[in-house]
Amino acid sequence: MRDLSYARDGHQVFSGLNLDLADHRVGIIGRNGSGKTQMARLIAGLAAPDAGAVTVGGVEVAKDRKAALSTVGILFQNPDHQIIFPTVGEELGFGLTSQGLDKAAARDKAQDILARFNRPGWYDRPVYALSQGQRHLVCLMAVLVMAPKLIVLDEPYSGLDLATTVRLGRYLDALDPGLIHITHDLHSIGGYDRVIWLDQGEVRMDGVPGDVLPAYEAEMRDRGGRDDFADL
Ligand SMILES: Nc1ncnc2c1ncn2[C@@H]1O[C@H](COP(=O)(O)OP(=O)(O)OP(=O)(O)O)[C@@H](O)[C@H]1O
Repeated sequence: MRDLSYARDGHQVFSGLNLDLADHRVGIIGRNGSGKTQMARLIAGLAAPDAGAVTVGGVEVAKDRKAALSTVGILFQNPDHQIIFPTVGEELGFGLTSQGLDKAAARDKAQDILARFNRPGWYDRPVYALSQGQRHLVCLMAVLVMAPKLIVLDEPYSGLDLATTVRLGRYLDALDPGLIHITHDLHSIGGYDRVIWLDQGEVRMDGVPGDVLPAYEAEMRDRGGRDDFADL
């Protein structure tokens, strides 16, 4: 992110932010409203900066949407904000056909990824008949099938049962693509290479988890001990 400025409906979220996130696994933490989700949208190219640029693997993601599709994938907190097609197969195939694959090749790739996750029968399954956790898995497969260089995770574990969370965590940790993981669950990023603490659209602290997480937790406990919401 170079000299990144971005406002939403009159609210200035970032002003001249510079941040280089080249490490393999980066956690992003911060209070409600600190700018984490807006940063995720900018990294994925779903929003365009007002000034400056966001570049992932040499692709300016807001400008070159086609290249961005195979460069960066994003997994949202709520799968219902992500899924747009009525069946699993259509959802998995959409990004691939947008990339130029014909329907048969997209279908093969979608079937491959379903097989990899032991869900061979899901291709024609209607999305509405899946549980929240199962829809999460569809979103993850839709991201992975595109083989992106970078995956952005925005609170991927909320609403998932513990076994699914552990399994998804194990799976994500073993992935090749870089990870940028936004979370309020500090444990889930304890083993990451780097943690960024965002505060009102600025980097408050940037370092290894062993330094950043205890400092963040101490401040949050201190703030949480006070009896007002004036700073929210
Ligand atoms: N559509 C919008 N219009 C105006 N302001 C917005 C809009 N969306 C977000 N904001 C503001 O941008 C700031 C950053 O929001 P963002 O959603 O990135 O926070 P966050 O760190 O992801 O919070 P949370 O932990 O609660 O998910 C907040 O102050 C929020 O009020």
